Amino acid sequence: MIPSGAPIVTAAQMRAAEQAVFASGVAQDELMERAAAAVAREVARFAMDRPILILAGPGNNGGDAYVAARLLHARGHDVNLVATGTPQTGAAERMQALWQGPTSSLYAARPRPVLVDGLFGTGMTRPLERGLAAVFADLVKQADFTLSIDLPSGIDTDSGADLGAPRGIDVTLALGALKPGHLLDCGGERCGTLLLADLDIPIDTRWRSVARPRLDTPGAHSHKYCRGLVAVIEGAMPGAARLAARAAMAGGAGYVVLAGDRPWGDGPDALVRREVRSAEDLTEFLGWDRIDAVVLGPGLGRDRRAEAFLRAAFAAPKPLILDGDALTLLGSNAARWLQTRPAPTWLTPHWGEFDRMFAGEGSKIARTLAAAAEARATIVHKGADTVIASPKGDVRLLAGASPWLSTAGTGDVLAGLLAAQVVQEGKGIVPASAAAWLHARAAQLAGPALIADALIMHIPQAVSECL
Ligand SMILES: NC(=O)C1=CN([C@@H]2O[C@H](COP(=O)(O)OP(=O)(O)OC[C@H]3O[C@@H](n4cnc5c(N)ncnc54)[C@H](OP(=O)(O)O)[C@@H]3O)[C@@H](O)[C@H]2O)[C@@H](O)CC1
Ligand SMILES: [K+]
Repeated sequence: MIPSGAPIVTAAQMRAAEQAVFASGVAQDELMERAAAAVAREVARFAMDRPILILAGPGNNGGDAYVAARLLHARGHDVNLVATGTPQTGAAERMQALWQGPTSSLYAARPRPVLVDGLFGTGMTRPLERGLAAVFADLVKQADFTLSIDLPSGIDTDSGADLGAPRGIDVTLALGALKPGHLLDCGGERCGTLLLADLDIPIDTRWRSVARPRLDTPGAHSHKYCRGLVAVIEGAMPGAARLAARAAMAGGAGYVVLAGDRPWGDGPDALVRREVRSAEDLTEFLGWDRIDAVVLGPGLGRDRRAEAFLRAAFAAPKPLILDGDALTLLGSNAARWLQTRPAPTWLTPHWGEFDRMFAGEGSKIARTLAAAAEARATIVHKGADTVIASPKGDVRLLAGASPWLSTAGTGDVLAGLLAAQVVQEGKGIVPASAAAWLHARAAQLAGPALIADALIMHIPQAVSECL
């Protein structure tokens, strides 16, 4: 579970936001008391009357831990504390001095039913030392409930990379804002349930977690064309385009046309067929002014005909959603080509497709943002963690989607859903974020061992939850 639409900042941005609060006259100890009060509240809620063990590291994450220990002890909880070293910050040192309860060293620590992890937060700079990681993992294993303060110790704040964090953490209480590490890479699977404490720190960011979209019910006088017309282009594997077309229909598009050289193929009767045999046919078809968005790529193939179709779609002044083979065909020329498009473009690559199109270094967010700016396209970089970035610098992150989505055809469904949102919701990151949410929710509703067709059946239910 992830807070919906929550702000996301890097470690450096969080530090800058905290500094601004200090500059406005709030003392560091006061902010730490605020953070620890939120920690103590959550721990008390989950601990009931069970004994608590609190791990305190050398930085301000440890400072939070000392204060939380004091507050919980004062409320009558049975608290033991483990200090892993001498406090390295003034605030942590002052908070340690105020803690009067039982304290032991790490290696003398005895497991207790409730564990609070205040070892490291946004200041982690390297992997956990091996002995510490082993003891920490063992304490988590033997606890009935573990809460991490701000981040699980052993997760990199900005990338979510594994720096030795244990498995089995039940709750992570993010302080002030989410960090990329809560959602990306290993972070997405190590945090457990993610909660967010509002510390009254003003956060200025264009990065957020994907939120449940608000969708409109068609008006009383709506008709099929005003709800948007999606054209899906068929290729070598027609099933893929059919999945995208059916997903666009289920996602609320008013009219969906499947264009290809099989004018009477399988599919629902409501799906309109249009014969398109050559790139010239396609150019003529895309000149139809009723078309609001085009999907190209699912099952397209990679032959010369596919390339010619790609050129024709590129030249048409229509919003374009590119997936699968279209992305492979673009390859390393993607950015140069995309810059020339006369209308907005959305790309939905998985990591392999993304790597073939864009170079670059850094976290998944940094790379996706750079690629979106360079290509002037909105990019839905799919995976266990999905990063959506717009050329304007907006980012939406989605984590925790069903692992059963890793099956053929689910990407085609996302492309179709995205087209349906583009024709209804408009520009940039908004339809992309809505499509990602609906896709993840449909997968949740479809349950284990889903197939792409089943995913489509659950889209209407997901849509109904957004009305
Ligand atoms: N600023 C504020 O007022 C507020 C901050 N808040 C809290 O502060 C947290 C951030 O605090 P922080 O910056 O002190 O970093 P933190 O994660 O505690 O640790 C840094 C220390 O660990 C050390 N170290 C790093 N990696 C290590 C490793 N693998 N193994 C061993 N040592 C390692 C590192 O040493 P160094 O890298 O310098 O050698 C340094 O000594 C934040 O997450 C939130 O909980 C809230 O209270 C709100 C108010
Ligand atoms: K922590």
